[in-house]
Amino acid sequence: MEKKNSPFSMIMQYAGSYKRKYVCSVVLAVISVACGMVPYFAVAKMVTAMIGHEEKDMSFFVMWCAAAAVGYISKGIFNGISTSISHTATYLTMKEIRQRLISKLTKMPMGTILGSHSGHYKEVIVDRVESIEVPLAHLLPEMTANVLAPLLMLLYLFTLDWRLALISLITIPVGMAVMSTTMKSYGENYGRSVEIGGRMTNAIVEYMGGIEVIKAFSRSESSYEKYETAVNENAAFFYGWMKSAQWAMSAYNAITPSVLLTVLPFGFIFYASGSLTAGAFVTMIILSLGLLEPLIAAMNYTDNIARVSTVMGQINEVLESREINRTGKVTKMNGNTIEFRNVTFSYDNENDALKNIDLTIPEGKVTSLVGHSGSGKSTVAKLIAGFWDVTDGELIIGGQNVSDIPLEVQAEQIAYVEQNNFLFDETVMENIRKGKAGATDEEVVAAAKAAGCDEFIRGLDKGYQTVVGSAGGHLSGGERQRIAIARAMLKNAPIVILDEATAYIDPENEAVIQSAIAKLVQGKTVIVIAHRLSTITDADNIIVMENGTVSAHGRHDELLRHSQLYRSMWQAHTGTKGGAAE
Ligand SMILES: Nc1ncnc2c1ncn2[C@@H]1O[C@H](COP(=O)(O)OP(=O)(O)OP(=O)(O)O)[C@@H](O)[C@H]1O
Repeated sequence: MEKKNSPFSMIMQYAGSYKRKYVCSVVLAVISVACGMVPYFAVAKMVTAMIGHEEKDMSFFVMWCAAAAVGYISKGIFNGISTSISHTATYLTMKEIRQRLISKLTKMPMGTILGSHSGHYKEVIVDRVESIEVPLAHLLPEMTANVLAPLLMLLYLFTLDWRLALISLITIPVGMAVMSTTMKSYGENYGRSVEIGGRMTNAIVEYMGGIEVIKAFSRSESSYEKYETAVNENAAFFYGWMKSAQWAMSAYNAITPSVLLTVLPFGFIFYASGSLTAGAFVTMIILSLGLLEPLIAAMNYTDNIARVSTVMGQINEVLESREINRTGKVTKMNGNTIEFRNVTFSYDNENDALKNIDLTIPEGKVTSLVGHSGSGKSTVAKLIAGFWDVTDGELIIGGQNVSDIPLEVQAEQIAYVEQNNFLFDETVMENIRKGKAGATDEEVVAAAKAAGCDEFIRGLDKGYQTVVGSAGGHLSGGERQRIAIARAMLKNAPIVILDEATAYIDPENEAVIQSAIAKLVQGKTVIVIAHRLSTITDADNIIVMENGTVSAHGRHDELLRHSQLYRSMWQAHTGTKGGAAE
């Protein structure tokens, strides 16, 4: 059976070099709690001296008063330093976890990421990691200290009177027995709260993401309803959970600290029977009062352990998920010819999106992929771009099997211009620079000029320094497309994949975009996913896809003669009948 790691051993894997900080913080926290007990000892000493009518001069009392004061002050100072160190270690550990999660996302197949709800990874990386801040920063030092220090005090109590020391602890098991009734289901309830909270996040992410559609189709009410339902579900769950746990928590909080309920009567019996001195009795009363407070504080952290455990489970699920499978043996490719050898690919392990495909995309030529919607064109392009591993068969780029090419080497070879290219909420300059890290401003402007967007960029409020808004929302579709082409131009990768835009086809934009694309693809190995056949009649090679297979390939005029499917698509496109196309 697989060994299940404790939440803390999981965290320590990420804490790495910050472990020493945690150790240091725990040690200081123990000292802090120990200092906090000094005032109790001081009071016990002084009261015992007074009751016992011991001959003590003023200096005795001054000394114990001073010790109590030093105890209080030191407690504060050590606690402050301990908390500060544990917070530093925690933030560094959280940074480490987040960095690993982000870097993991780049190694996972796109299918895994796209197949999840858009809020899922944001939730794990931002919210879940955030939620371990408090447990992590406080739990380790404070829980250890709050358990260790009272144990030491307990030892001392046992040396005074073992019977009363034992009795002083009775309320703990009673309180815990009451509490355990709700703690049993804590892990499960917390897991459910995470699940319901996740649904609420997804509902709001979807609501905000689809706000345009919602408004355009006057669906505000029904969409809001979905969000409202998720919020209500969340509120109802927490209300129910807290309500069911409330009585046990209140009883626990009332019973556990009531140490005098047992110490006073039993202590008196022992005192009356002569087996306990008045001094020891008073000392026991005072010290037992200081004994339970830290223990109760420690127990209050137990719910945090379940929380950390759930969160670490989610984090590990992402970190241990399947990566794109690369041996990374190859560092250099021989040219850019792309070959699919008997490739089969399935998104869901049930239906094959590509079935036993054999095709060659020659270097330095323009190859177009055509076919009806769902025939597999984008899947071919995305396999070339390394978004997924092939399920079966071999994909060869530059004479090398992609499974041997490191993902970043493959990514360097390819510029992918999609229909909806994502623009970051940064300046136009930075958005284009994403094509080539470290490119100078001059290089960026040159790429923009070549892509035909220099003029409109200079016409923007702040020219190249204009921030384009989240996902490029402040720009028109055609403008976003041209910026994406400029980005690809700057990258200057030898393989260019173009998912031809179906939108933005107003003649003016179309002409600019076509001339920008012509410059982008010069001398490159080009794969065009063509939606309008008129744009690809000059292509060197056209591949006709049908239901995940290659139905035919050749030049435009050859296909018109030999491929029934291509001919009918061409007729549909030009609106002609009887094959008299062109
Ligand atoms: N992320 C995905 N998860 C599951 N199935 C998918 C996914 N993407 C595509 N498919 C399925 O794979 C098949 C091929 O899709 P693909 O997107 O490659 O077709 P296409 O020819 O590019 O279509 P279109 O012209 O409409 O973009 C389709 O049946 C589609 O439903």
